[in-house]
Amino acid sequence: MDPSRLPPFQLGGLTRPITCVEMHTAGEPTRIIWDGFPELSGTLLEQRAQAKVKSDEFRCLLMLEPRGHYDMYGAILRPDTELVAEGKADMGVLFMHNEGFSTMCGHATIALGRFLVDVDEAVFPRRRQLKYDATTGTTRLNLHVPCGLVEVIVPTLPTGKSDPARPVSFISVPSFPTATCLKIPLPEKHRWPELQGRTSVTADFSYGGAYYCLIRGEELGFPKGLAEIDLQRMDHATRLLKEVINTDPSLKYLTQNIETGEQGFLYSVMITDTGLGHARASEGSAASRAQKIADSEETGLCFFANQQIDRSPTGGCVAARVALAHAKGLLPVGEKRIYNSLVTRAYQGLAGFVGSVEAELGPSVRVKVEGYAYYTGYHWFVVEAEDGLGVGGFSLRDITM
Ligand SMILES: O=C(O)[C@H]1NCC[C@@H]1O
Repeated sequence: MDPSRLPPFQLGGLTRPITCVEMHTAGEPTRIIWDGFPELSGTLLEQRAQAKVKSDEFRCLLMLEPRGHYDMYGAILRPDTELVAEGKADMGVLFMHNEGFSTMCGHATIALGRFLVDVDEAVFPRRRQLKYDATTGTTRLNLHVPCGLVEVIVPTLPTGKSDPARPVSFISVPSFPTATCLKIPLPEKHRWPELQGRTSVTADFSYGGAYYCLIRGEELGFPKGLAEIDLQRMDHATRLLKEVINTDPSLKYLTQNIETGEQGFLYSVMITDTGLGHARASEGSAASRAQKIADSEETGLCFFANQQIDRSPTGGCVAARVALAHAKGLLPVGEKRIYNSLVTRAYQGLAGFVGSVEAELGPSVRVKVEGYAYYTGYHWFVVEAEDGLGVGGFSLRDITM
């Protein structure tokens, strides 16, 4: 790709086009930004803080309309971070969505695994240092993400290119539940009609690089669970529940790291359903390959950030759910479980993510998450000087008159 071959746009607020590769993981987009994002410096978390303060309009430009949409997701390559300098990581990355910059993203990690194996040193300075293991047909790399270090294992062909026919896997940061079967009292203005007068709900809480609330649809007041979807009402209920958890000071411990004590925030409410049975899988597809290696299967609907809906089974939440199931004695080491999203259940060729405990570390575990990602295209984004929207974007849902 050579941006100099672009037509001579006047670039308005941009000094040069922003170049991106587009991928999807189980239907969830990752817009990988490899060039044109404003300069960021320092440690990865300092770069994240700078991006929030100084470059948020670029996030809006790339995530929101007219170049993105409410549920777009992005990853900004950061080849210079402290862990890359120390030789512990091969590449750094920042994740972004409709509201800000997140701490972890599993579906984007799976996509990045393929992408980083496929590009050359111009994009990925340490590409040549990666070792191809001919016995397993894989390449390993360490990715520095805001929540820590994740190891990514990428199926690789003898040509050196990633193999789309086998799943990418990653090993999560230490993951752990922070509460199980906890009764959450709901203040009156935070109750929704489907509760039918109930004043509390019971949920689990777990960390997998970001903090998740895991709750059954029935508990939220939807008697058929995820067998009957009402996105609007489920959005309303999960939004209110999330607000309670993020604002009640007595619940702060639910989003506190049990190892470091660092205070976090609730990223998402995931509605779970263990009663839908196996998803239908077309013969020979990624979905049927996943079913051959897994022992059980469940489904989830993830609302995250500003109520974005994840099309994928949410890799970070799979780490959180495996840690939770393991702590409850429901997923022993050696067992694999398929985690479906609504999309992987609906499209028989798409596989859910397969999760299993990789290592026990005391109260936390490292989780292996496997999934498939595919390329969808490329973009060079520009902003014309005359464009009244300028550098930035909008979200139709949030327009108020
Ligand atoms: O797979 C994941 O972990 C992410 N997908 C979108 C929301 C989460 O960050």
